[in-house]
Amino acid sequence: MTFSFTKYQGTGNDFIMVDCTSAKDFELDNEQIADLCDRRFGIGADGIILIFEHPTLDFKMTYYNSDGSQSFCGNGARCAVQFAKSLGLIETKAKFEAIDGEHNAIIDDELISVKMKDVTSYTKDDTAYIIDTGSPHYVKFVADVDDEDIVEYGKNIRYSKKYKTKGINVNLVEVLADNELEMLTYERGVEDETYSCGTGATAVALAFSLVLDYDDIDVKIFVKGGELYVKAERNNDTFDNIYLIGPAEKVFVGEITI
Ligand SMILES: N[C@@H](CCC[C@H](N)C(=O)O)C(=O)O
Repeated sequence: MTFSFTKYQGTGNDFIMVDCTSAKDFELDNEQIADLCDRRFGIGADGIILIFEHPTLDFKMTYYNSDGSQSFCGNGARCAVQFAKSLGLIETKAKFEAIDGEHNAIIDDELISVKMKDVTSYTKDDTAYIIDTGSPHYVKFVADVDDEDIVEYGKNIRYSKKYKTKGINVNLVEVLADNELEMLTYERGVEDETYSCGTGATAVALAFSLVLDYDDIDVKIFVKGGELYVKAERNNDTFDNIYLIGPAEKVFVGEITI
């Protein structure tokens, strides 16, 4: 099978995008996904996103991690919105379906803002916060991210007895200022550090509001591949009006045979 693809990146979280609007039966198996995402023998990416037509919304995005597993991807959603614009499916506003439900998004110059699903609960694992923002996240505050080995730390948590079966994404966060954080992420499904994680940044921002006990969330988060912004409202243990904001850029286009 030969098909065209476009490579996108959102703060260094990179994705192979495939326009399936005229190919509703397009499918990839886990082996094909892993091969396409391989950085030496394939195109190279943290994941693959298929864009399909939707009966009532602007489009549907189907996200796969590089191992073929599925979840919601915040940075992938921002890239999908930018890709949908290039396909002529939207102009500056989008409504789309993803694995965790319906999302709205706005393109404002180079920034893409995606409304995330409401978060209605969280738990704690010792001092870490466990928050599902479309994907499950373990959020641990540390004194200095530069002193941490995220791959070793992430693997230990992700493959621990508690999380081994379902998996979890692991985020280490340093507080830089009242509204500035720096974070590292180990992603399940990629099973490595990624340069950015949108659902992770969202979980980190929500956890920070719990630590400092404030309601009006508006934080800038430095990730390895750039800067993300998260805005949200907290009401005790629940969160709504959650927005993940950041850039999403086309890197190159190509054609591949598998
Ligand atoms: N990179 C993503 C998260 C992708 C899903 C995650 N690896 C999982 O399986 O939970 C993001 O930007 O949110």
